[in-house]
Amino acid sequence: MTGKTSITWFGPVPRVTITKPELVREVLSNKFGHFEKIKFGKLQRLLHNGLGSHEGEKWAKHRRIVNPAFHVQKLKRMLPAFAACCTDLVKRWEGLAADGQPHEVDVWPEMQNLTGDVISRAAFGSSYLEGRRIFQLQGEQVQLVVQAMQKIHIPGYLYLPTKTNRRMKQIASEIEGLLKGIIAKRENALRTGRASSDDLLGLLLESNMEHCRGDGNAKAGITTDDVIGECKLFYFAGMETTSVLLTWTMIVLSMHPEWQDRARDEVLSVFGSRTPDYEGLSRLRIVTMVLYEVLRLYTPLTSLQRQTYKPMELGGVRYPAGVMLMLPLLCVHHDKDVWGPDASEFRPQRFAEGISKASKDSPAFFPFGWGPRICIGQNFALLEAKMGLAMILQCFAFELSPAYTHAPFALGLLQPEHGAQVMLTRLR
Ligand code: HEM
Repeated sequence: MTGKTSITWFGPVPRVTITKPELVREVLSNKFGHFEKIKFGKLQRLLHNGLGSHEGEKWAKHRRIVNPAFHVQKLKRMLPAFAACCTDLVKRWEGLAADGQPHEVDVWPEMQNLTGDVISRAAFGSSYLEGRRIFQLQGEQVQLVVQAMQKIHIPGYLYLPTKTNRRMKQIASEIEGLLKGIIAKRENALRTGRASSDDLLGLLLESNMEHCRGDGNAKAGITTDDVIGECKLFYFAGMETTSVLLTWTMIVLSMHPEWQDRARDEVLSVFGSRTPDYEGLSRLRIVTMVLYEVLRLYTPLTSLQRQTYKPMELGGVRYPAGVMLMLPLLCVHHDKDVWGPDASEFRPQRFAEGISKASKDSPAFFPFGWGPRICIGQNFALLEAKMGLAMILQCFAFELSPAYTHAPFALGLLQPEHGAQVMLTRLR
């Protein structure tokens, strides 16, 4: 498959599929400034207008502002919140499996709940409960937007007062109202020095206040609308992706009990029954290999797109401006020429010596993208996934339920089409 470039015409825009890892890296690195992200349509903008959707200078400014929230020191401070959310999940499961018998749980909605809790606490700190409500509404909005995107596109259809369109508008304004309320409360607290800016909202608001002061540095900050856009983004970027990662990890470890045992042995040898800490999580080798292999085989974001905006050459082919480049990450991750004949098998040991040694054409591992727009939350996501998995392994053994059907399904993200039912057994 490697090296093949297929060209198709979809309406007026030619699409080119790029699967060779070095070309994927070249496109995503955007070294010569030839590519831009595909502009968001109106439907996508209903979901968020944050960092991921911005271009050029606006993107660079937002990235600079949001970046500090993901530094290791900040992440370490978020760890107790991660642990609190995981403890809630484990306690609930312990209640379900209290009689010591295997108990069936669909782990997909459970993981959505967990990662929703984590991102609410990390984004909104003390306003975490209002944050939860916003994220529930966003969840409903995603469903409606996905449904709308699957319909044939009729120009202007979104403006018709259909039941779905009315509900989408209603949700958008409820979310906006809730966010404005949280922001107003926090701004007051910040002004009177009563709030710390450790969470994401705090960092964004500090920057917003600089903008409003207009003290000669007005361009440095971001506006309230920007703050709202970024808050919405963290639901999509941060919650669904990580919940899908944790879900597939539990499914795959149910299919490969020998790896489940190895991962559990490692967790128990590092932490015993203690709550995991940052230093210990950084030392988990087997767990990290398992997570990488899951990210390779079940890449949450299955493809990325870019568009050429000036004529350019890529892999010896000249393209005009306006060509859509499709980067099918999932295909690259399953390519036998790159990963070897066992590319479609679950073999975490391929990552034993790190990412760069795992594939022939290295690196060819792009679950978090590549280049300047690489996922800003990748360390957050991996830390959260390690904490969640470690705490689950400490307390439960799991195997596939007879109700489970293996059907990975790419609908925006790679989801388990018929759910992710596993049988949980309490270990203590
Ligand atoms: C397993 C979990 C995750 C996966 C697989 C993932 C994947 C990705 C990918 C592939 C991109 C690049 C998109 C592109 O180049 O077009 C991206 C961007 C982004 N991600 Fe993640 N992500 C994850 C978790 C998170 C988390 C937890 C957060 C925040 C809390 C986050 C925030 C973002 C943001 C803000 C961007 C846009 C960056 C930019 O445009 O500069 N992600 N993510």
